[in-house]
Amino acid sequence: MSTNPVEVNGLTSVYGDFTAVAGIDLQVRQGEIFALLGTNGAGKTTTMETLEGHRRPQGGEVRVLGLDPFRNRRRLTGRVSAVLQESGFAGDLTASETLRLWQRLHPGRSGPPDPLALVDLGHRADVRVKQLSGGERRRLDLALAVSTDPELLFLDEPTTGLDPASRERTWRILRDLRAEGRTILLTTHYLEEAEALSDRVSIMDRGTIAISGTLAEVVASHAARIRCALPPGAGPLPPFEGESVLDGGLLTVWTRRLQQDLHRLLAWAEREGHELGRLSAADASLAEVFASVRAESAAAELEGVR
Ligand SMILES: Nc1ncnc2c1ncn2[C@@H]1O[C@H](COP(=O)(O)OP(=O)(O)OP(=O)(O)O)[C@@H](O)[C@H]1O
Repeated sequence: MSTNPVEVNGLTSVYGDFTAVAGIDLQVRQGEIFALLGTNGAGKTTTMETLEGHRRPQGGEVRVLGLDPFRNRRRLTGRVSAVLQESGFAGDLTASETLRLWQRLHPGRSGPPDPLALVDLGHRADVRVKQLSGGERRRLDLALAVSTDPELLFLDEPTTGLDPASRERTWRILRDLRAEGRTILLTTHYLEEAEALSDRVSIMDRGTIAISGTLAEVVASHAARIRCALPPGAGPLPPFEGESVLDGGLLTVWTRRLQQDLHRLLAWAEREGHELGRLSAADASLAEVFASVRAESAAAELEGVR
């Protein structure tokens, strides 16, 4: 058996006769931040709920810290912390009272000495929960999660609704938690969050995993793009490895050999004495990969393939 904190093999989850998760594999490695991305209704929440031990899988095998989370929820409590989108703590308690209550509910597990300070809430310890801002409440959730010294954290859209400064602050806290050796699996709809934080990502679509890997691997699965404006009357183009389209004087080359095709273009322009306008060359972005997963999904749905 592998020692990955999260091991999912062939997970299938159904609601009645609807298959929400259709036999996915997922491995989250020790000490990494892993982002589970996906289109709406892709099956992310169902997968997370299964990993958190709230749902019994209908097929496949799920191991969290080596245990079946459905059968061993109590044994995993504290070692695994989940931060959901809605925490539902009593608004009249202060942040520190909430933390003490939480720690009483998890006896025998003590984490960092000052979890509130860890999430930059030390100065708000005596403020009632209902008086905290949305961002501060989400950070309180994180403080509670960390207070049991978890090896593994499940975070459901940890920065949804936060302003850019709060988001950056949460990212810094999550990076610090990773630096301490904790493992984090998060879902997010923000692709820039996945790009900024995660070591590896999976993009889910309609119950399956469309693509998985490090960010570099995922973007490398799609063609890079070269774009430039050509001067009027420019002669025949050089042969590119990738596909080129010339539209109204704007050249686009989609290529998996970016360096080679860029060199060909520049050498050709030099030879012909052309000045290239608005030249850009870049790998695919995660947003482009995601858009293409969504486009393929929409096309498949139109054809009724599932
Ligand atoms: N209790 C339920 N009964 C029936 N179908 C459900 C139930 N919960 C979820 N589903 C369906 O299962 C599929 C997967 O839902 P899930 O919530 O896991 O997706 P998701 O990727 O988290 O979506 P989102 O990004 O929109 O939150 C969706 O088609 C959803 O409508």
